[in-house]
Amino acid sequence: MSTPKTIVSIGECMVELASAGDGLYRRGFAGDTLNTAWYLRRELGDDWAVAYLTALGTDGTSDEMQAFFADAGLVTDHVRRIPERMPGLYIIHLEGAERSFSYWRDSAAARLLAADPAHLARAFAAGDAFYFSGITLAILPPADRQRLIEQLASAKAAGKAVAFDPNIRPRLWPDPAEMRDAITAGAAASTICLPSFPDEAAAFGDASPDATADRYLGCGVGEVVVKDGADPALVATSSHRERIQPATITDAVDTTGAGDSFNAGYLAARLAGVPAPHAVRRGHALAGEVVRHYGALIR
Ligand SMILES: Nc1ncnc2c1ncn2[C@@H]1O[C@H](COP(=O)(O)OP(=O)(O)O)[C@@H](O)[C@H]1O
Ligand SMILES: O=C(O)C(=O)C[C@H](O)[C@H](O)COP(=O)(O)O
Repeated sequence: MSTPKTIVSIGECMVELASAGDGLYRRGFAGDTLNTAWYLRRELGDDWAVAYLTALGTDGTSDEMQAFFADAGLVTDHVRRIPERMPGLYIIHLEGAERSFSYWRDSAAARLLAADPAHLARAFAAGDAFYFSGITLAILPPADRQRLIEQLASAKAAGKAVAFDPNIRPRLWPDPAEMRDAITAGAAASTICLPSFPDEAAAFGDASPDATADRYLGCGVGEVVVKDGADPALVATSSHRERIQPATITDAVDTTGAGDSFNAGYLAARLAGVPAPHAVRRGHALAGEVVRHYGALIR
């Protein structure tokens, strides 16, 4: 068998506390880019390895988290371990199936994931495709964010796939203008952009999913998929647009990870050469399964 190619997912994994009813919480490990990596590992065949680029501490929880990555089949060569830092934590609050989060992540180790230029350069040299999000950009100090975006832009210039979910979280940014500038710079360094319409409408004032697609195509992204919950996803390139409706789901319990798993279904299909509209159906099918479970990852 030939050596597998590697997709590197870049970002933060946290301790996740998801409701198990009656005031009990189930502890998991999750974070948007980790969720996508986890589902990518499940969806991709043996011709792709999935690596996770992040930073952890040297405490017991960090050890457990790294073991969790390895058990999931992820390559952990690009996990930095930083003494004196620990992973962040979040609690999922549910109102019906809609979720909101409380975070404790301000001093998380992951904020240093791009602080070592040599570590970052090694990961980029080892990768054939990359995945990151607006949360990845939000947690980095500006100089490290710039360093990461430069690496992503070089990968794009070298013809590698670079996929980006803006996953807009206004609370993680000091101000809306910096957020919009960083998201726009992230998109410009990408070949595939996977935004969610309600987030984009709130942050950029887009009047419709078409407006979101136009804005990202205008940044030089070749392929945009605008997700919209139970409404159709819009897949757009400069020459083609199509709306694809997800199946009706009447038993959704927790939408956490819906967008992340959609991205994994979509990207796994695209990396395997499946045309974009059919890849959207793969994304819908996987996300449809995830919203019927509590927490971000189906175990
Ligand atoms: N209520 C729902 N009914 C059916 N599918 C859903 C529902 N909510 C989410 N999905 C699926 O999850 C995908 C991503 O959902 P969305 O809510 O747009 O993402 P995010 O979690 O990033 O906000 C949708 O494109 C769809 O496939
Ligand atoms: O907010 C963060 O920093 C997280 O990573 C928490 C969650 O695991 C993902 O955000 C879920 O993302 P969705 O797929 O949009 O539901």
